[in-house]
Amino acid sequence: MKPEQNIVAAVLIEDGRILTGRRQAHRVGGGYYEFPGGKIEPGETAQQAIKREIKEELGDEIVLGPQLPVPGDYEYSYAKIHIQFFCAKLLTQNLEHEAHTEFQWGTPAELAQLQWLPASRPALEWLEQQDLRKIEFDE
Ligand SMILES: Nc1nc2c([nH]c(=O)n2[C@H]2C[C@H](O)[C@@H](COP(=O)(O)OP(=O)(O)OP(=O)(O)O)O2)c(=O)[nH]1
Repeated sequence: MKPEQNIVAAVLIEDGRILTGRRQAHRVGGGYYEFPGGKIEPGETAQQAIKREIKEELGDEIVLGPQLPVPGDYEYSYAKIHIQFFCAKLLTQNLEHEAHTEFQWGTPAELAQLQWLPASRPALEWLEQQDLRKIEFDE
């Protein structure tokens, strides 16, 4: 039986652009582009998990916005994942490289040209249809 994993990822938005990180080579999915995030740990809400992951991986604090209304089930060779995506805004700009080799900001259409983890494609497609400047965040 494959493990089932609950994942949460942040679509960080700034001036109509979003942030992608390229996963370090030694991680599963190494070399692919993703939204920063990771596994939800037992006892955590998705919102707590994403704030923790962004602190661990980027060294940054965020505020959250809405969850993306996109499907999140995807089966990889090593696991079945369920992924949730939340819009978010950086309150700090450290962008440390704990889990990524590089970060890129761009519009969803620009970044869609990169090689993404396939479970993230529905999120990118949804984002391409939005006016990102109108998204509101909890302050
Ligand atoms: N963070 C993130 N993970 C994604 C995305 N799309 C996607 O398919 N995934 C998959 C890749 C992995 O199978 C899983 C994330 O698990 P992970 O291993 O990176 O989680 P983690 O940061 O807690 O890692 P670790 O400490 O256990 O190594 O979700 C995405 O956009 N962002």
